[in-house]
Amino acid sequence: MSESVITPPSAATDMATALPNAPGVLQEVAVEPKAPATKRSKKVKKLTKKDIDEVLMHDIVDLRGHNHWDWDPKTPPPFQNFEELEVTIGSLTQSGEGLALLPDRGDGWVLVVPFVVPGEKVKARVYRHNWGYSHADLVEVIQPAENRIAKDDILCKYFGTCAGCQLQHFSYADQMKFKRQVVENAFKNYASKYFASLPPVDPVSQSPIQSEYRTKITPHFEALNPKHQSAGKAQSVQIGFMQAGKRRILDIEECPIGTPIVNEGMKIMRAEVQKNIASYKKGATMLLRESNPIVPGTESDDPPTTTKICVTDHKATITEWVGKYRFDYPAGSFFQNNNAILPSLIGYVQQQLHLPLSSAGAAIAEPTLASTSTTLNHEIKYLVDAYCGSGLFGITCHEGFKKVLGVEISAASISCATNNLVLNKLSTDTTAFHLDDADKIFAHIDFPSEETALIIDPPRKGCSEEFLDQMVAFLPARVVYVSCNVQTQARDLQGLLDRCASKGLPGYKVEAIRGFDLFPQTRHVEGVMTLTRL
Ligand SMILES: C[S@@+](CC[C@H](N)C(=O)[O-])C[C@H]1O[C@@H](n2cnc3c(N)ncnc32)[C@H](O)[C@@H]1O
Repeated sequence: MSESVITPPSAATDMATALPNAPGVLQEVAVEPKAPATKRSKKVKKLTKKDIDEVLMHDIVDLRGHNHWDWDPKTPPPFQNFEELEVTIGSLTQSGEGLALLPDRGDGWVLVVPFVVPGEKVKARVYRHNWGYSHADLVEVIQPAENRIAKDDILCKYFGTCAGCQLQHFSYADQMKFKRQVVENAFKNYASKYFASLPPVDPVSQSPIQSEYRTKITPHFEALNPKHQSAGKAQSVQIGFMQAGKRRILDIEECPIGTPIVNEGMKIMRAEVQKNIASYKKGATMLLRESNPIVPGTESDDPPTTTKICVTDHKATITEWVGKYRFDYPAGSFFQNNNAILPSLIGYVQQQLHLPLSSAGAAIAEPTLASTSTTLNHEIKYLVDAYCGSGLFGITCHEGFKKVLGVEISAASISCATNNLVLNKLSTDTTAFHLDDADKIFAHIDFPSEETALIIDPPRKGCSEEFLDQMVAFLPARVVYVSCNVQTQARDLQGLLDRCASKGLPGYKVEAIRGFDLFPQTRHVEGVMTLTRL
């Protein structure tokens, strides 16, 4: 047997390519449906280093305590096809799956098992192999952990079969502990050079509601099989979300994390698709999004009366309210999906923007959207909102700034952002949104850097090298970095601090790192990190 050494990546450049596609950091929204696969492949494939999921490998190395494998990758993985094993769950991955170490298989092979709790003894069926680890389905919980939520108390009857939620078998307090650990591990693994000097990661800010919070859901369906159709074979129509661990759609009538109005919409949409299924040549992903338009005739009331509707047309306009602010945007474009937590997320971002530059990091009260007027920091006068979308942060955080400039690459979002300025009666002389690549954001900015705060809220892949280069050339006094991918967020922190160090600049102090639970019952967490220029 040869000894293979797998070194988890630590260099920012390695992670720049590894992270966006890593299976451990899957998209928040379920993937597009693919052709149904009724059977798992029986072929045992040869493994290569390409099979390593970089994020998962950190968890595996932590569980094993080292990264040496005395295992020859040319030999097949140490299992029979679909072997069932009784294992004890040792830890959780950053994606909320369990890891079990098998010391007597393949020099410490690791099984990845979903829907389990550390300490539990479970039966698992192996189905897919990677370098040093295999994925397995959960067959049975033999000895449940004390903190496992009882079956009858689990929110959704499809939990464990549907791929949408991973943590419904955890109490909400345990979900919060898990997510705080995910944030901490991201910085430990991807900002490792600076981890010792970071402040302790704060507890995750909870969502005020843990069910019925998602204002957007995207169920899928597949067309009927034409061969079965012409043979007159009965076929059932599956309309719902992807099954856990399978490329197959699970038929779901209702999603308990969706708001009541999107579930109403789902009922109508399902009936429609079921009635007309024979006319569909291809399957599709449907959009169901909550909108809160003003009831006609009440526009001039203060406040106007709003109603709730479910929108299914990608191009239709959604109206959403965040505290006193109104946002209109196309249904198919990006907007945060948990409206209930936005006041506390925005309130926190406002507070972080206005922390005193000299003695930042003081304990802060529970943030609320309205709390800024008493805490404005007059050292910082300008705000740059990079990746501004339809203007959420630029608009809700504009108070106390002389000028606000947002930049966004989507033309549709920029025209909404500009329209949202008007809807919220903000002056276009002091707040503006420009269509541009965030990589060039500082080319057009003449704000003094020592009086400028920057909000960064990029897509999951994080900031580009070019973005970080120009940021270091400008050096904003305060940075608040919001991210739905804490691994790329931590990687970018290390990239930023490395760049400062290589130029002999004092760099930034990290004031605070905190998760926000925008996605209860799922593995996802939104990270917010505050930096002050030294
Ligand atoms: C996570 S969303 C945040 C949007 C907004 N901050 C919000 O909370 O509604 C990321 C946004 O970045 C935009 N984006 C992606 N790549 C970009 C780039 N290179 N330059 C500017 N904007 C970009 C996307 O269109 C999207 O609107």
